[in-house]
Amino acid sequence: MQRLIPTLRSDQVDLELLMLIRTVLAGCKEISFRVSQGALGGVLGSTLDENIQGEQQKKLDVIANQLLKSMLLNDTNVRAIASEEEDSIVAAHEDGKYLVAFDPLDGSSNIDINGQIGTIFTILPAIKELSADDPKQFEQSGRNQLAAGYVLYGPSTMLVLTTGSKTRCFTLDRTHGGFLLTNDEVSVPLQTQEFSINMANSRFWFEPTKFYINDLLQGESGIRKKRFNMRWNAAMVGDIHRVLTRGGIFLYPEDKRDPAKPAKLRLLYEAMPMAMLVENAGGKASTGLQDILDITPDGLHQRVPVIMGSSDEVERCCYYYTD
Ligand SMILES: O=P(O)(O)OC[C@H]1O[C@](O)(COP(=O)(O)O)[C@@H](O)[C@@H]1O
Ligand SMILES: [Mg+2]
Ligand SMILES: [Mg+2]
Repeated sequence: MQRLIPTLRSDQVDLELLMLIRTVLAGCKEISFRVSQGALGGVLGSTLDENIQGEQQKKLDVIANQLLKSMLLNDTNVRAIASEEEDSIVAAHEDGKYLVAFDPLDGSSNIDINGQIGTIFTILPAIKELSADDPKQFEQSGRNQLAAGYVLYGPSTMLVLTTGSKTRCFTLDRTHGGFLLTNDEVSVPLQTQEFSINMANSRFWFEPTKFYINDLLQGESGIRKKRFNMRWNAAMVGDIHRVLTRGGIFLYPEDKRDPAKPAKLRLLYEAMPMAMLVENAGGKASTGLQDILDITPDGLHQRVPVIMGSSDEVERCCYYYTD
């Protein structure tokens, strides 16, 4: 099985970008080890703090953020980083060519139940005209991403990565500590009979979401004339991994629960990298009204509605929002 670096070399990935991806993955391998140690490694439970977004931080949120942050700040290719767990950006090297944004630990509510969790990251080009500590550097459309990926800490640790062409899967081989290529070209089936949404929010949904999900729930006797099954991992990284593996539609739409936060998922380090992975695997990623990759973030922690997965199904779902 091919190793990660030769695979990326064959894609003519810029050497500095390749080195930076290696740095991100060095952090993820360390997180993977700590996760596998569970209670033995002292990584379970909460801190007494909240992050900038008013969410209680788990110990592992903080540990994962510190690990990635310290490794990335030491990499001279990095100009600045942005993280879910940091209020603002952190400047690194004025000459660095790249910006890195990440969700150090996605699916925090699964940490203490030994469920699926992961790290999501995106790499953007640095903007020379702006200084390294200027957060406006990160205000770039998702189409500018040079690389996007996630590492899923499941029964096995997997890397799903795109550097612009295909979306590929690698599996961490613990015997030698490297990621080995296990799927050279992920391809999301066009159609699906599986949807993924937090049904507990249904009373807060707007009409397009209510109508769409209701049509799926009618099964064989309804307008869709087929039975749909439902899965919800409570970790975007796990839900999107399933969608990439066997198809499906994943939704986290806007709702009326908290008018200050109509959408939940963050554009820069959750929706945008996942959208690139899904599109490069032949799927679609939308807010219902526009492609996620066409949005330029206007803030580091901006939230957006997310509908992504099998392209025929996502297209069909979007009609409910545009009609
Ligand atoms: O609490 P809910 O509605 O199940 O939300 C689950 C969603 O929240 C998230 O866990 C948010 O990510 P964080 O754990 O990084 O805050 C997503 O991964 C997931 O899709
Ligand atoms: Mg997250
Ligand atoms: Mg997180």
